[in-house]
Amino acid sequence: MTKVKICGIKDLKTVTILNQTLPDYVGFVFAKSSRQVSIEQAKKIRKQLLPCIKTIGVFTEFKKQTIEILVEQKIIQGVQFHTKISTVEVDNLKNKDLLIFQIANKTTKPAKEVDYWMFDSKVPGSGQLVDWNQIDAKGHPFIIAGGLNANNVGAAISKLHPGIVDVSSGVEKNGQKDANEIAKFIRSVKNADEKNK
Ligand SMILES: O=C(O)c1ccccc1NCC(=O)[C@H](O)[C@H](O)COP(=O)(O)O
Repeated sequence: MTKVKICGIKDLKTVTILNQTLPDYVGFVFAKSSRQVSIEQAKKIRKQLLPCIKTIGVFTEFKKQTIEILVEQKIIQGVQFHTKISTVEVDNLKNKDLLIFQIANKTTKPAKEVDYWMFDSKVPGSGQLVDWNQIDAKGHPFIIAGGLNANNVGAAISKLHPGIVDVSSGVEKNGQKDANEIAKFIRSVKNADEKNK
């Protein structure tokens, strides 16, 4: 079954629909962004989310101290990097039992040891579609992101068979997460999985 990550959760009012629709992962953006959250905000949201939903800290640079706090306080169960990371850093994160997602693009060759390579647009969180014909994960587990929504995620799954589909702006209205769009997105993923059985 294709897993789902809903990224850029920044308020408690989205928690109800997340706990009803049960995406596999929720992303907290700690990078500069309109979706950026503080450690305290993320902590409050994590506390309200059902334990089966794993939370992923999203970073554009390696923030060792922040990650340590987030792990110690059990605010995240995984990390997502839109940047290069060293083998030592990967090993340290693995020792903390964290899931690791890493961007795969022309400038960042992801590490073999990370759990998922992530194919995303040049500007993460912008809703720009990735060229699906350019994706080559070389057999590594991967995530497709960038411009997905309830209308196109089924086609992405049927064409690419990703392990995870990731969405942020495709489930927003006026810059806010929208319960209806989240429910529609997750329904589309389930329908595509049924069709491809
Ligand atoms: O979403 C952001 O604002 C963001 C900012 C900086 C780094 C990463 C960011 N998001 C990462 C994600 O996982 C998004 O879900 C992914 O880029 C897809 O976004 P969208 O095209 O809007 O669905």
